[in-house]
Amino acid sequence: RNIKEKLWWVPLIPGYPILGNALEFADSTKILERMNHYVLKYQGYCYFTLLFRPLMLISDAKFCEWLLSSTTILTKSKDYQSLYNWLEGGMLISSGPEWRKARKIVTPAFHFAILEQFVEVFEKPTAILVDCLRKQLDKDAVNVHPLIANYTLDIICQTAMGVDLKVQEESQNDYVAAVDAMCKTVVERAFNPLKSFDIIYRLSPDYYREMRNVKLLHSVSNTVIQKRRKEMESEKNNVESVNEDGTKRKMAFLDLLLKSRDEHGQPLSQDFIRREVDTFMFAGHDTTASAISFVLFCLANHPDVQNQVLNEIKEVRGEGQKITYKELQEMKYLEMVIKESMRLYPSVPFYSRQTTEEVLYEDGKVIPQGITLIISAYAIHRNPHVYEQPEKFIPSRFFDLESKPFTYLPFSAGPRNCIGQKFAMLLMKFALINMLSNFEILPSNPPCEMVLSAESVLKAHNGVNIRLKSRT
Ligand code: HEM
Repeated sequence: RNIKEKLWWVPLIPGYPILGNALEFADSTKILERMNHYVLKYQGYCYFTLLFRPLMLISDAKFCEWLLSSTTILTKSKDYQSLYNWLEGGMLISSGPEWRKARKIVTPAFHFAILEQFVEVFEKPTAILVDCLRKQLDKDAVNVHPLIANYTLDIICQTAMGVDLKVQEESQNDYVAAVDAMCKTVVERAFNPLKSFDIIYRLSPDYYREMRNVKLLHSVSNTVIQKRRKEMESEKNNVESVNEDGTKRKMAFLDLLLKSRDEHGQPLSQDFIRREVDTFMFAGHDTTASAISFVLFCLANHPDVQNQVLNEIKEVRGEGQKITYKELQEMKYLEMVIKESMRLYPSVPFYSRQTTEEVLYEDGKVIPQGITLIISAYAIHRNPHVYEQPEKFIPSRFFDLESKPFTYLPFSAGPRNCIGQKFAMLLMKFALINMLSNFEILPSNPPCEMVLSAESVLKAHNGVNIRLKSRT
């Protein structure tokens, strides 16, 4: 009752005794529409309960600005804890001084001068992706998401750790299987009330499977880190760092972390580095794969937009050379296409914070301790009061969007925004230019309505189906 009294100013979504609204939010293919419905009905914010747990749902731009800009409400909600065994105190889920330290150390690794080097690293895995897609030519329907997910995992392995796991080439890889299983575990634990209780979960066979996967993931990361540490020590003696095929090795995030020093001038610990490298693996690959897949779906259904992107590619790119960082920066229309696709299909459809003490929002309006604050980027992006014809794919609306802050949040905003967003944009552009130069993207035959599913990352329950035709 205390919470109800304090939240007098927030509309309550009616629910059942004890269960609250658990049944309404149990189906991952219905969550987004429910959230959308409620934030529209209650105009920007409301709250509900899941088995006594109070959650506030937010889409109001002013409220989002207050929350995301806050330098005190920085703690992630308890849902993120299902990642703890794998990522431990990694930047995505940690809070307080631990998070602050990680964010400060890792930020320089995303400097544009570093990102510029990655463009060359993107080349080989992208050529392999194009080969994989070529095998799918002229099929009536190809679910591109799994192929793109293998591709982004290859890219993240190479840029985060500097290793080539050949995810796209080898059908069976224990590391990849473990990453996949971990991503599924996170979702199951977030949505299945039985699995979300630690005590019950720890007695289940799922827990033992998770522990086996975590052991494997940690041991691969640790081996790579140790190997690279030794190589870097030998480089000090002027030994050139080369890959197995003789090409010069590019800097990976890992190299930067190995070279970094903490505030006392000491090298970072093995555990610290492993946690951040593992965090990139989780936060970077599925999000980017989902975003690229949805852009392809939008392009398949909007041939006019696809042609405009092709024209831009012809204008910006020189004949037959490798794509450069500068050219990627110049692809402004493609950037609007990606942004518009991420408006309709934000890879992280909602994210949340937890109040660790009572906080004052506005005069007389407090938020009690222990409330989960959910920001629904999906609902914000489809608000008809903000976007005209919100369900329509119109890339040109991004010409003048700057005027409406906190109404476009695919990468979140404020101090805990996505640290990888520039990297992600660069990779998405690179991948799409290569795909569009090789293939015409068409709707599947027969055309397929996507059933969106809010897993930890936005997915299409029935796949992202398109058709590919060769341009060459
Ligand atoms: C299209 C691709 C991506 C999207 C849509 C995306 C979206 C997001 C969002 C919404 C958050 C905030 C999550 C929250 O508050 O819970 C976030 C955080 C984060 N992202 Fe991304 N992300 C993408 C790609 C990447 C990549 C490629 C990397 C790394 C290489 C990355 C690393 C991170 C990290 C480390 C955080 C935590 C930052 C912090 O808490 O300080 N992301 N991302």
